[in-house]
Amino acid sequence: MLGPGIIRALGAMSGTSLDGVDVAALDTDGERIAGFGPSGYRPYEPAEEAALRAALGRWPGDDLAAAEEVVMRAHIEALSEIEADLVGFHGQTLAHEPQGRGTHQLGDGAALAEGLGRPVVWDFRSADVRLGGEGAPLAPFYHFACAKYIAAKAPLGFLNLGGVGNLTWVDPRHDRPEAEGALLAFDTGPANAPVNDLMMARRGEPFDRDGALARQGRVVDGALELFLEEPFFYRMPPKSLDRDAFADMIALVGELSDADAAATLTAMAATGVLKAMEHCPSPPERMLVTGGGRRNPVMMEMLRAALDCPVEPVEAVGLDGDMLEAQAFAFLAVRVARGLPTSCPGTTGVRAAVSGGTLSRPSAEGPEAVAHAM
Ligand SMILES: Nc1ncnc2c1ncn2[C@@H]1O[C@H](COP(=O)(O)OP(=O)(O)OP(=O)(O)O)[C@@H](O)[C@H]1O
Ligand SMILES: CC(=O)N[C@H]1[C@@H]2OC[C@@H](O2)[C@@H](O)[C@@H]1O[C@H](C)C(=O)O
Repeated sequence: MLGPGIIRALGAMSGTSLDGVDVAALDTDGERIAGFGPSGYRPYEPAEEAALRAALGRWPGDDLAAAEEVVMRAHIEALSEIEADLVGFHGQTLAHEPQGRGTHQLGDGAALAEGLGRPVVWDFRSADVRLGGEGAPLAPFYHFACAKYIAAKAPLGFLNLGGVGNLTWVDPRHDRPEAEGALLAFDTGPANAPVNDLMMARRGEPFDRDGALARQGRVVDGALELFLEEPFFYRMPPKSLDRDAFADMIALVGELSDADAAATLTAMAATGVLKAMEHCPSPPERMLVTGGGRRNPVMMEMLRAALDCPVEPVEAVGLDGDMLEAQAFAFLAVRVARGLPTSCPGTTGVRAAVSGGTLSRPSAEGPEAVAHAM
């Protein structure tokens, strides 16, 4: 039995790496973590990944039928495996220009609610962008709950190393995540995406497993210095990136051997995080790393060499670094259903704290379904 106010929510995240859908259940009232439920992973088949890749950079109104069919099928399959009262559906980011055309996550949450027969919260990023925010990152409110869950007493960092990197500086001495000074969050720069692109272009492989190629190479300082000339690093946070914002950086390593190019791109991910530290209000006592990059020992060694604090995978504090983002969208779904904010000026630069997301209920269930689930 779930305790009063606590419900079981199921979050789904399809990340920028386009490898598959992570789903994870969380018992929460949208304020604290009461427990972790089952999780699952539904990989994209190569043809599905190709359909998604072909849709990158597209906006609503474009012909996205093939990609949307992939997103919907994969999510229905992954989400119907696990029981829950409420679903948080991120969708697949295809394009992200918060100060331009907006942000676009592919997938229809209303159709998903019908397909699953459960209430679904979705379109988490648009309201934030409409109110002047970056629309990303959104995991920080969950990172705040994680910091409370592990009983952290001093500021610490959560670093997600996905296709793109994002950092959340958390001061757990505050009561609420939207309190001024509780959170500062922003994207750090490219993380795995350029390494993956290099591996695919040069070796026909999806990623540099265990950093094996980077380990054989040498970091080329000249390329690293050119990379650091990117204006992004000198912009004040909050700030966010599109997956391919740095796609031309591959050109910076174009003349290098495969191994030197891999080592240099891996070092660029770590250097982006080092630059990010300059923006933190105070030095974090530790850096807890989530996302696939924590499995790359070369990237982790470079981070440890660059940062002044311990750098550990989130497993060091009993969290699941593969599922943290899926859990985050379960958590945020409950916050949306309760009208609690999901972003604030410190996390996305939005003008004021906002509850971003749309709640869609299956028609058969009636309007009181979510209230009942609470
Ligand atoms: N053993 C490993 N060695 C090296 N790199 C790894 C390893 N395992 C995973 N990765 C890297 O992590 C990536 C996947 O990371 P993750 O699942 O966090 O990305 P994502 O959730 O799609 O991204 P984002 O958070 O940007 O949306 C892989 O594409 C690969 O680059
Ligand atoms: C627009 C978008 O989908 N951004 C993702 C992406 O992947 C990592 C980084 O860039 C982060 O900003 C965000 O995802 C995480 C889950 C977030 O919103 O916290």
